[in-house]
Amino acid sequence: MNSEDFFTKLERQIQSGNPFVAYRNPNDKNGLTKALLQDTEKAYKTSGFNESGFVFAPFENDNNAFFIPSENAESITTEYFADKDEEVKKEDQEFPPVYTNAEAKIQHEKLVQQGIEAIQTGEFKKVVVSRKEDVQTQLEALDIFKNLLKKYETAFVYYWFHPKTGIWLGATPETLLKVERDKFKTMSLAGTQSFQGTSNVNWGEKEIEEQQIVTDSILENLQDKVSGTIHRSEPYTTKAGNLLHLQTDIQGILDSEKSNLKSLILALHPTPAVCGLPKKNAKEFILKNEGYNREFYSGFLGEMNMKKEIKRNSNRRNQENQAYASILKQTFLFVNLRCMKLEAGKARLFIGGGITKDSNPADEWQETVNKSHTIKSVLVK
Ligand SMILES: C=C(O[C@@H]1C=C(C(=O)O)C=C[C@H]1O)C(=O)O
Repeated sequence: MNSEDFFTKLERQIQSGNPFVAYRNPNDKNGLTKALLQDTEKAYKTSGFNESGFVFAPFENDNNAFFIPSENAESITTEYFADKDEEVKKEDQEFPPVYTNAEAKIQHEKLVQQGIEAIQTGEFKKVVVSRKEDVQTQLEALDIFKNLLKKYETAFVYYWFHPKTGIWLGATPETLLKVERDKFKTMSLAGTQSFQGTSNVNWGEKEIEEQQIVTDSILENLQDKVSGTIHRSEPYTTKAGNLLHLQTDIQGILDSEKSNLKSLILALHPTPAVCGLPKKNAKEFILKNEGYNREFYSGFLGEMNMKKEIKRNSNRRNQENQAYASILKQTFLFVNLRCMKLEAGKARLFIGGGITKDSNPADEWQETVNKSHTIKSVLVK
C-alpha cells in the first residue's frame, strides 16, 4: 500500500490501544517497511520460539518474551523512502544540548570502576554496564519512528507498542541471529569510537580485545549446533549513526538434529556484546550493581519463523515466464540497542558499553554520551 495509507492505518491502530509493531530490516533496497497489527489487546508470550510472528524479549527473564502472532495480526507493508531534502535538513540540525548531569556521570564512572575491580579480582573478563537517561520530547511516537526511518537506513528500525510494555522505539546496528532454511548468520559487534568523517580508523588494544571476546564466545557457543565449519570474516569497521564499531560476520549451516531456534537463542543471548563473559557472573554483577531495570533494552526482537514467499522462474527460456513460488521460514532477530521507552512527553534512553581490564571510567561515560546521540537526534522536529 502507499505510505500515506500505511501510516493512516498505523495511526488508527495506535488509537485502538491494541498491540502492534512497525519495522524495517536493515539495508532494505526497497525501503520495505512492515507492520503487524494485532486485532485484540491480548498478551501472547513465547518460550518455545516455535510460533510465527514478531518477538519482543527482555534482557532478563526468559519466560517473558512477548510476541505478536502472525495468525492474529493484520500484516501491512509499504515502500518508504526518505525524502532526501528533508534528510539533509536533519543532518544540518544541531543535536539537542548535550546532557551533562554531574551526578549521573559520577554514578556511571563508579559503576565502571566497580566493573574494572571485579575483573581484577577474576570475577569475569568482560562486563557491559549501562545507564538510563530521561529526556523531554514534544514529538509523537509516530514522528519519532519516521525520523528513525529517515536517518538510519542501515539499522533495524522499529516502533513497538503493547499495553503491557508501553511504547518502545529504536535503531539498532546489531543482528542477534538470522536463520533461513538451515543457514544462519550472526555477528560480533563491539568497540566504539566517534565517526569523524572517515571509517578508515585505527583501533586500540582495548577495543580489539573487547570485540575478540565477543567473537570467541559466539563461536564457542555455536560449535555444537552446526554442521561443518563456522565461517567468519576478519574484524572490520562499521558505521552506525555517528559511531564506528568493530564487526565480525559469522555464518554457517545448522545441524537440525542438534539445534532448533530456541537452543540457538539461548546459546547466543545475551552475548558478551551486551552482558559479559562468563555470562553468568557478568549478569549477576549487572543485576546487582546497575541499580535500574533494563527491561527490553539489550533484549532481542524481530521476525520469528515468518513465512517468506520466494518467487522465481522455473525456466528462463519459458515463454510464458511462469513464476513459481516457494515458501520458506525466516527468522531475523536483533539486539535491542540504541532504543528508548516513550512515556507522555518523556523518552527514557538506555545506553551501555563494554568494560575490560583496560577501561577508563571517564572514557566509558563519554561513550554513553556519544551513543545517546543516536536517539537524541530523532527527538527533535
Ligand atoms: C551496549 C551497547 O552497545 C554495545 C556495546 C559496544 C561497546 O561496548 O563498544 C558496542 C556495540 C554494542 O555491541 C549500547 O549501545 O547500549
